[in-house]
Amino acid sequence: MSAELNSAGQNPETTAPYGTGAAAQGDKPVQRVRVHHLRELKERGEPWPMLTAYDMYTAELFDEAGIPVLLVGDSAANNVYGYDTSLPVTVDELIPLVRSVTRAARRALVVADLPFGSYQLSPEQAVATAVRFMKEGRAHAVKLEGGKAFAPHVQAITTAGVPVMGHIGFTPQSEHNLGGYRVQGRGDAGDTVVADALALQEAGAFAVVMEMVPAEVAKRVTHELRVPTVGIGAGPDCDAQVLVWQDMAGLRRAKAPRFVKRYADVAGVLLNAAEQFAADVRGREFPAPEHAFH
Ligand SMILES: Nc1nc(=O)c2c([nH]1)NC[C@@H]1CN(c3ccc(C(=O)N[C@@H](CCC(=O)O)C(=O)O)cc3)CN21
Ligand SMILES: CC(C)C(=O)C(=O)O
Ligand SMILES: [Mg+2]
Repeated sequence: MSAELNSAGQNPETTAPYGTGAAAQGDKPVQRVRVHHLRELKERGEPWPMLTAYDMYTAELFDEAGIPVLLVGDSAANNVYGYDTSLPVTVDELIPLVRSVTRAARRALVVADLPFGSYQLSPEQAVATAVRFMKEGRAHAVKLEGGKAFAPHVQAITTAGVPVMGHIGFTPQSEHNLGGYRVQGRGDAGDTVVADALALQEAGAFAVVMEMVPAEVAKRVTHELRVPTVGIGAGPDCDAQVLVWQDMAGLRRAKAPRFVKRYADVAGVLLNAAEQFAADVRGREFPAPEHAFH
């Protein structure tokens, strides 16, 4: 795969002229992660990480950390906008977040999550919404929730030229229909999870997220699919693992779901910084002479 270069020898799609740390890291063109690379990782048995991102600085850092796929989740509803669930967030609220992530990520494949109500009505509505995320958000792929019943939607978007990531198991947009935040696919329902995953793959999905599914079921699905599975609360045998970044980094202080591992205390760091700033201002310690102009 060869990326097209501009006269400066840069890939215009992946090189940011200013406004991000990309330039500071050198102007070498970077090869964008593509869906076929993820398939190759599966074939080689190499698990890969995915994180959510909703803004420029996190996208830049996670990209630099080598995270190959960034998801602008509809979880921006509760992790950016302060809604209590993901149901209220709209396409118009998500597109600017997607645009900020795609501006900043040089290498990562950026997936835009289609929010509740923006694709369920018909495959036509699904294509129209996917096209908005591609044109206005400059996303590289989209993701939607649902199994077999959404295979026609996945097929229509894929046919339009947009890669689609599926999402089955516990699907937060169906919270009220599923009866709350519960593991899906226990017992006989495990076969439904497998059938849903196969239907999405058949419809053209390039990967399938499995959320809160028994590890044994997720393992079965992972072995049956050619395309990668991405687990969140789906055990260690998925081809990839995803977490919401505020959970992963400890910015969100509420009790985290069981599937979260916290790798930092960003909330503690920020709280400390804000408290010290406040104390410095109140004690006339800030600004010091070196922060003033004369
Ligand atoms: N910050 C954040 N993290 C997420 O993982 C996340 C979001 N937001 N927003 C959208 C959805 C909602 N998700 C969630 C949220 C909560 C639970 C939860 O409370 N799980 C409990 C109960 C599970 C059970 O009853 O079996 C747990 O302990 O895992 C699970 C998934 C996953 N997504
Ligand atoms: C948790 C991931 C898979 C998601 O759908 C989101 O963040 O919206
Ligand atoms: Mg989501």
